[in-house]
Amino acid sequence: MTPAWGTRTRPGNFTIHPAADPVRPLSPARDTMHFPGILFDLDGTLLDTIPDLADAANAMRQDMGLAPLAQDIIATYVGKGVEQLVIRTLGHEGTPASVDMVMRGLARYQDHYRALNGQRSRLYPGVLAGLEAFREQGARLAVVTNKGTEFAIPLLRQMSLDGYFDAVVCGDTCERKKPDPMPLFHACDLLGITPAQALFIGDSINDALAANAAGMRVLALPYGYNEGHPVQSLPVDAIVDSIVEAAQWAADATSQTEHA
Ligand SMILES: O=C(O)COP(=O)(O)O
Ligand SMILES: [Mg+2]
Repeated sequence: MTPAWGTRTRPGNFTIHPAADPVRPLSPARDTMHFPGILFDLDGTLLDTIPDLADAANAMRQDMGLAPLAQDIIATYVGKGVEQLVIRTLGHEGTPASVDMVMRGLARYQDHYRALNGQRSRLYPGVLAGLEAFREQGARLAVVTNKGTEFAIPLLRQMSLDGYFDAVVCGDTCERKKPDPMPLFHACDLLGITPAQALFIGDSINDALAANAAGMRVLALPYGYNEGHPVQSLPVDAIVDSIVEAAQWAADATSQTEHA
């Protein structure tokens, strides 16, 4: 598959165009703490989407003759994209689903999520104020999500978030998803920055591993999903309580570097 980029050409208008080779700096300048670009995870970071994800997953299970699962259980299956969500949800009872079941489940899940996407999803507290604060710092902002383009773009619009972002890289934009660093490199290229100039803000191990592999600073939020594990175990630069606090962390880090 040819790598593709998702980029916004003007507010609310996203286009996909062919990618150049991702930038891969060999020795990122980790001592430079100025962030002209901020990359955000979506599910569990900007938006609490688990009610809709769980409703769609349970509707799929019902279609396939399986009992519904608690939302908290389904939250532990979120993070590595839709295919993994379906495989994990269908395999909950301990027997891995067959390829045929996964294919049927994927189609059913996507039909249900198309109808449910955004219905019960909510912005986390501090998201809008935090995005405004980052913009006041002069940063360009991007979303890097494992959610598919078909679902991520309308959701950003519905939640009135699309106007904040100069680029949106989704789970099907590149050949590989997080925890691979490829979508992060793509987002940096769209923003016109190097990975060492970016700060990644996410909620899960997939974000932490992708950012570390890309040579980026990374912050974790404790309120997301992280596949059921506490964020305290994540390899990140700091854990912050909100996007507002993340903006403050970035401002403090920049001013400390400037005065060092
Ligand atoms: O789609 C997923 O599995 C998770 O999406 P995210 O990368 O925005 O957290
Ligand atoms: Mg997430």
